[in-house]
Amino acid sequence: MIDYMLKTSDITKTFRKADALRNVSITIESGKIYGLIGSNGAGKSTLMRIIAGLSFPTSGKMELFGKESPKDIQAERKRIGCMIESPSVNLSLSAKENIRYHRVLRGISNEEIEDELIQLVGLGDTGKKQVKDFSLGMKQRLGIAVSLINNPELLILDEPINGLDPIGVKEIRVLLKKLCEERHITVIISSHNLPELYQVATDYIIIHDGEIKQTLTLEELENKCQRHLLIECENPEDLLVILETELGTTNYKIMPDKTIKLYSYVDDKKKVAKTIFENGIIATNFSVEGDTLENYFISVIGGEKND
Ligand SMILES: Nc1ncnc2c1ncn2[C@@H]1O[C@H](COP(=O)(O)OP(=O)(O)OP(=O)(O)O)[C@@H](O)[C@H]1O
Repeated sequence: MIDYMLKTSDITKTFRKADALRNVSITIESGKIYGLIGSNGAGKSTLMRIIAGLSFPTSGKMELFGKESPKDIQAERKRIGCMIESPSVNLSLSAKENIRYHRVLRGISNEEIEDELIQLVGLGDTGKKQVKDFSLGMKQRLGIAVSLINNPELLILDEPINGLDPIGVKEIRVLLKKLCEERHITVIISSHNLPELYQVATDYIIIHDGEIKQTLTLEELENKCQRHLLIECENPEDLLVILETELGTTNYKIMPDKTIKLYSYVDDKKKVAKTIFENGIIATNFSVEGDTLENYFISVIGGEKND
């Protein structure tokens, strides 16, 4: 059984001899919210446009909902909703009128969907207010409502949180979680800002200069970024006893290479060093590790670390 809805294999897109995407292979599993992170010009929009059928790859293959031929893939795209670049909304219309416009344009007869979508994205109390008087976050949520008109299973959102204040980002986060949990919609959301996207997504795909640099889950990201003391010694089992009995902590992890990550006492490493030394343990490596989300992102895309 296929447990993914989308798979790209070695997709390359070349514009005038320059590669916007190079051998991009990603797998999108259902029920997740994927954050596609990359700096300006990394290739995020190009990848999203190819998935949505607004552009075509120079080479490479794609599989969508189990279909591989271009004709079948095009038919399956009915199951995708997307907001690429700015939301397609008319500023002089109300939220409901905008939804109606797109509903009629697509030949959807169910009028109830208008109120249903407006409520869903939290714009139920905007009445006749014109979209030009909406905040940026409200406009983005309306754009998302428009992209939900065809009841998609996969939602593609290009930079919907770009420029939003923390409250606006939180509203989008709550909305996407709701779409994922209640409507079982899988989401791909792009951003150039990892800290801003943090916790909106359940999985992260880091793209740079047209190449996928890393894919990781939220848990893996948190592990990478959580500050800790990394301790390496000859007898890690003895060290654990000392951490528990002398320092009273079990807040550690034993890594496959037998190093210990200690999440307590990060700001009191002298005490740890002294205690373990006094108990006869010689540390061969003892350092503070972990990073801010921003520095981690920069380190993955190969830039200078700003310590
Ligand atoms: N139609 C086009 N013609 C020529 N070059 C293009 C075209 N579209 C994109 N590019 C180039 O492809 C590269 C990737 O662009 P893309 O818009 O996909 O990046 P992005 O990650 O979405 O960036 P941003 O965050 O700035 O939107 C860039 O170097 C861009 O200049």
